[in-house]
Amino acid sequence: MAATALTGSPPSQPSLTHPPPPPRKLTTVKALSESPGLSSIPSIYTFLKQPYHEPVSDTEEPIPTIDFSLLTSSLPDERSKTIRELGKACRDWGFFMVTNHGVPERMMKAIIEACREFLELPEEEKRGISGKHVLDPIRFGTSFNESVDEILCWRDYVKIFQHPEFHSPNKPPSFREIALEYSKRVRLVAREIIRGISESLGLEKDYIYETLNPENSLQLIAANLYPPCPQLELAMGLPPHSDHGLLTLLIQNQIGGLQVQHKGKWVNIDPIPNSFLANIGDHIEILSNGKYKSVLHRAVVNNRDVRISIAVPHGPALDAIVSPDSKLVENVGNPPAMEL
Ligand SMILES: O=C(O)CCC(=O)C(=O)O
Ligand SMILES: [Fe+2]
Repeated sequence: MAATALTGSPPSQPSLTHPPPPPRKLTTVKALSESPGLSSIPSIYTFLKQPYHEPVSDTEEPIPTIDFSLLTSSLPDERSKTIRELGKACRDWGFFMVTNHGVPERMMKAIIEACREFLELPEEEKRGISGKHVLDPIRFGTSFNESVDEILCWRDYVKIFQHPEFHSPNKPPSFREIALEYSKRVRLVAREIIRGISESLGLEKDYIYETLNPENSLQLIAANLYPPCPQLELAMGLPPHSDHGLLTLLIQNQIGGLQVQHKGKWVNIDPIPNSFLANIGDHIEILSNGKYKSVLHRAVVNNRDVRISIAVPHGPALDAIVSPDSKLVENVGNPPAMEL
């Protein structure tokens, strides 16, 4: 089921003694969360391994922050200091905040609102624009891995390809213009961070970016809407996963819920307003020969507020072959002096 969420119990085999179960109702999690008097969640949303049974720490150690204006500074000392900080953030956390990035706050708010409007459309209005295949340019639904998941996430999502080909739903009408502008601006930020990561690994500035064919590089908008949940100890917004690709840049509507694995514990991340939360993806882990880790993260839900997050993953071209760089393979056991 790629396009729509299902509620009710999982399908059972028809038998001679029992009539077949009634067809399951198609709905969004948002609509389900607004059902009058909903006090418990359908079993198909119940995770066996529940998120709250594992330790969560509000770490005293703050998540690293990278000042984008210093990363792109024309002063060599400022830039190289920031690149060292970036390398340390990638090594120690795999996640970092990005401030002073130049993407206007109004643009960030506009894309959050456009995605909210799309995700709040009735299911019937969304149908017809979505496909089932993982490479279909616009997909929406609820689950994490549609083809195999038996448990559904407490979220509604839409994923829209932005590059190398731009796609947009036609509702709300403003979506196209906002997404086009936002994805272009975010791609520029991602390019500079990927250049910085390349240098932090001791590679040429453009090595990663150019090798992975920027003309055809992938960029998606992945928008998640997590409605309030009456049984939050049973539900999961998004189960633990690492991101594909090189770099994801995430914004949210200032409602917390993202947790990141750090030193064996889940850590709550509360992003700084008007900044991006960046994380490196699996392809950087491969390319760096494991020096930088693509870190597990997950989204938990709350019982009060709708949380919206917009993740923009950036990946190599679909036909790019990603392997550890030979310089980094040779340097195993003898890493270059990039410590702070
Ligand atoms: O909602 C969040 O904060 C996490 C989203 C995420 O990890 C993803 O879309 O890959
Ligand atoms: Fe993710």
